Amino acid sequence: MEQIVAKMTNASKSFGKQQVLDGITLQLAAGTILGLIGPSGAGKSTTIKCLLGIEKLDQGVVETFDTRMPNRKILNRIGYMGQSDALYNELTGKENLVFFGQLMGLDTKTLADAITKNSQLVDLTAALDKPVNQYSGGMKRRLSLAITLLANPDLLILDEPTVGIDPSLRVTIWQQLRALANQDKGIIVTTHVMDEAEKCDVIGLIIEGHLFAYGTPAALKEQFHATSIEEVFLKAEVHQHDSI
Ligand SMILES: Nc1ncnc2c1ncn2[C@@H]1O[C@H](COP(=O)(O)OP(=O)(O)OP(=O)(O)O)[C@@H](O)[C@H]1O
Repeated sequence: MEQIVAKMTNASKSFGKQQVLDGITLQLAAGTILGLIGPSGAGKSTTIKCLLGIEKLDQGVVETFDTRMPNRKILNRIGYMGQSDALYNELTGKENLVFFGQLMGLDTKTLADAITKNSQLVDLTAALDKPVNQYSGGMKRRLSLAITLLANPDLLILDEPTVGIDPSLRVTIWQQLRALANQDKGIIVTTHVMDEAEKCDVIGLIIEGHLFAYGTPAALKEQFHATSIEEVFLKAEVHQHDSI
C-alpha cells in the first residue's frame, strides 16, 4: 500500500480580509513528486507554509507522517527550502553547510560526507571557501538546496528551488530529485517553469486559493485538451476568469 507522507484536507486560510486558501485538499505519497503551479500570488507558498506549520490554517487539517501538524518532532524529517535564502553572508559556503548541519544534529563524519556529496550535486565544490556575499543569486539558491538535503530528509518541501539556476544544472537537479523520490522520499516543489511541472508525478494547479486542477500531467492534459502543461495553465486561467 502506498504510504502517504503529507496530507492537507480542506485547508482554508485568510490574511486579514483576503482569503488566500479556500478548501484545498491534496496528498503526497512516498516516492513521488508533487508540483504546485499557479499564477503569482495564487497561494502556493502559503500552501507549503501551512503544510510545514509555519502558517496556521483557519480551517482544515495537515498531517505529515500520520502526525497532525504543527509538530516540532516531525520537523527533523522535513527539509524545507523557502523562497528567500536564509544564509550567513559573511561566512563561506562550507561554513554555512557546517553550521546548519550541526544545527540538524549531524555527527562530524556524516556531515563531512553529506557536504561532499551535496556540494557536488549542486556544483559548488569549487566555491565552498568563498564568502557567500560573493556568490551570485543562483549560487545562493544552490547552496540553500545543498543545506536542505544535508540531513537526508524523508519529506522535501522546496519553494522554487531552481530560480536563477542555469538550464544544464536544472536538469541535474531534477535528475537528483527523481533519484531521491526513487529512494521513497516524498517531494513537494513549487515552480513557474512548466517543463519542470511536466517532470512531476502529480500536479496541483492553484488559482486564487482554489485547487483548480489536480492529477498526473497526462490526466491534466487530457482534461484540458492540451498538449503541454503550459497550455493547461493558460486554459485554466481563462476558465477561472470566465467563471468569476
Ligand atoms: N504573511 C502574509 N500576510 C499577508 N498577506 C500574505 C502573507 N503571505 C502571503 N500573503 C498574500 O497571500 C497571497 C498568496 O501568496 P503566496 O506567497 O502563497 O503566493 P504564491 O502562489 O506562492 O506566489 P508566487 O508564485 O509569487 O511566489 C498573496 O496575495 C500574498 O500577497
